[in-house]
Amino acid sequence: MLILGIAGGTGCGKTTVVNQIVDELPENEVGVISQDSYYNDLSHLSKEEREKVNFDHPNSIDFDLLISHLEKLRQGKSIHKPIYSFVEETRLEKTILTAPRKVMIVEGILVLSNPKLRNMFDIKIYVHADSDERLIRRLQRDIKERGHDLEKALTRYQTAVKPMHQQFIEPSKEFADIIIPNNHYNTVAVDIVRTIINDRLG
Ligand SMILES: Nc1ncnc2c1ncn2[C@@H]1O[C@H](COP(=O)(O)OP(=O)(O)O)[C@@H](O)[C@H]1O
Ligand SMILES: O=c1ccn([C@@H]2O[C@H](COP(=O)(O)O)[C@@H](O)[C@H]2O)c(=O)[nH]1
Repeated sequence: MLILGIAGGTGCGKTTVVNQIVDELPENEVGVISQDSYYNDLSHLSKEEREKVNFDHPNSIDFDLLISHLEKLRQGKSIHKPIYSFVEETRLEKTILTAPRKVMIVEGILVLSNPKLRNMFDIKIYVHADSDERLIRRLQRDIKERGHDLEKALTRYQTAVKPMHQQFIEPSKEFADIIIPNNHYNTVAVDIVRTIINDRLG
C-alpha cells in the first residue's frame, strides 16, 4: 500500500486537490481518509458547549483512532470510518465501511503535525495558499456549507484558526516532500502526483 499524507491550512484546497487527483484514477484502487472524519465525538456536550471547542488544536482530533484505522487498512482489513457533521458539530452514529486500497490518501490540516501519523506516510505533501486567499475561501465555504454566519466565522478565525495555524500547521510544512502552491488551480502539480500514483499502480 502507498500512503500519501496531504496537509495545509484551512481553505488551502486540500479537498479540491485530492478530488482532482482521485477523479481520473480507477475508483477501486484509491481510497481517501479525511482527518475531519476523526473530530472527537462531542455528542455528550450541549450545542453551546460545542461552540466553545477549539477545532484547530490537535487535541480536538481522535488521532489514536485515525492511526489505528490506517494500521488496519495497511493490514488489509476494512474499517468503520466515522462521519462528522460540521453543521451539528459532532460525530454521527452512522459509519462508512471502508475497504483498503492500493493507494490511500490521508488529508487534513494537522496530518503532518502528528509525528506517529506522519511517519506512516510514504509521500508527504503540503498544499500552500496565502492566508488572505484561504480566509476568503473559508468564509465563502463556512457560510454556504457549514451553517456559520459571518461573525461566527470571523471570531473563530481570529481566536482559534489563525493562532493554531501559526503554532501547528505552518511549521509542519518542513516535513513535506512536496509543496503544492495553490493560490491558483495547479493542474501541473496534480498531474505530477497522479503520475507518481499511476507508477505505483503499474
Ligand atoms: N486553487 C483554488 N482557487 C480558487 N478556489 C479554490 C482553489 N482550491 C480550492 N478552492 C475553493 O476553496 C474552498 C476551500 O477548498 P477546499 O478544497 O475545501 O479546502 P480545504 O480542504 O483545504 O479546506 C472551496 O470552495 C474550493 O472550491
Ligand atoms: O465542527 C467543526 C469542526 C471543524 N471546523 C473547522 O474545520 C477546519 C478544518 O477543515 P478544512 O476542511 O481543512 O478547512 C478547521 O480549521 C476547523 O476550524 C469547523 O468549522 N467546525
